[in-house]
Amino acid sequence: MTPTPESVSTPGTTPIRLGTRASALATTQSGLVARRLEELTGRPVELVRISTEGDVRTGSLATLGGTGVFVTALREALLDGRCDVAVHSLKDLPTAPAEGLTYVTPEREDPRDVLCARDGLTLEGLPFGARVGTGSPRRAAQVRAARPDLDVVDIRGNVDTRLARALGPEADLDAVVLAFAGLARLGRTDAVSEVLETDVVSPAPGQGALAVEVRTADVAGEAAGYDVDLARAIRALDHRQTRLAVLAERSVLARLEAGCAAPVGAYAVVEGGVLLLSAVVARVDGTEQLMHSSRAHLSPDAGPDELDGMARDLGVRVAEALLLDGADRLAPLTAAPAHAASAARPAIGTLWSDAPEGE
Ligand SMILES: NCc1[nH]cc(CCC(=O)O)c1CC(=O)O
Repeated sequence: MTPTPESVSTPGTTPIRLGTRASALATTQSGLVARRLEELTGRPVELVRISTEGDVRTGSLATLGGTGVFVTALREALLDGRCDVAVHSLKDLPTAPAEGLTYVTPEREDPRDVLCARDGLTLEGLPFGARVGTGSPRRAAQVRAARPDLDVVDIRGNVDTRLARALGPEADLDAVVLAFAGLARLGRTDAVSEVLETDVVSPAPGQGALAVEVRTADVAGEAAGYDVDLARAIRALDHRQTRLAVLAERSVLARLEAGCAAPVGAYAVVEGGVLLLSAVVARVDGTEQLMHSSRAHLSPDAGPDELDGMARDLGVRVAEALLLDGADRLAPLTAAPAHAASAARPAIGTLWSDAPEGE
């Protein structure tokens, strides 16, 4: 529907308010998107700091319960109009759609995990029994599968805190596992001692991608609140190959009914008109892993909705193959309604933060 002229908010110099969490990684990511939005719209972008439950509560996220501890407050700020745009790490975003909101995915950064080890050591080169830090069950499972002798230590904290555990003057670990993307955005790839190939450590669905979320009404051409230049800029940020890859990866998680803290990895890429997807479900102790991969040919004359559907179907197919092999026997995948009160022994799949380290 074409908006009537009087319904279109006057752009010109009206600032765009971008809601962001306060961590270094969040503000860096938000800053990148803010600059792109300024270039695309010619309007100033103001950062609005929002603190989320995941930032305020300092205990283990296993005691927080619920999904989306890092995104709920940002979404509330969007819906009640305190900001117009919110930037999330896509892997922190629950797979359930949020009513009244929609998002695009700019071109993704390298989705792989990395090892940051003392003395430039690699996963193979770490000494027997070395201590490796991660708060992610997915990373723990796959590191243990590759090196059953390692002592995997549960850690939390922002990127600098975690790096210091392996590389700082008071290091108590031999290595930590982090996402390449976070380090790249913070300018800390100097800390990387090995990039872990996706067939050794399958990344979190959506890792390395950002979600730029807005109110659907602002960009959908509806009369009320339609912001024509914001809508155009949001469309320009969308990267088609990234969108298809992350749709397929997240569709695996959705079909498995797994939370993002479940030991599930998925990696998809578009290569020459083909969408390739592989996914892993692992036992957290590293003793067993299931892997499936499949592909979808993206017909050149398919429309955007049709392509999205093909990506989602591919994820469903791979997830169902994993379930046929007994994926739900390896790990408690199903996200039971999580509740802080039931924190004594939360199901592993219920928390919405792959690497619940607070970044
Ligand atoms: N929940 C933590 C989180 N969320 C997004 C990133 C990194 C950036 C990305 O994957 O896009 C990180 C840190 C990490 O996993 O090392």
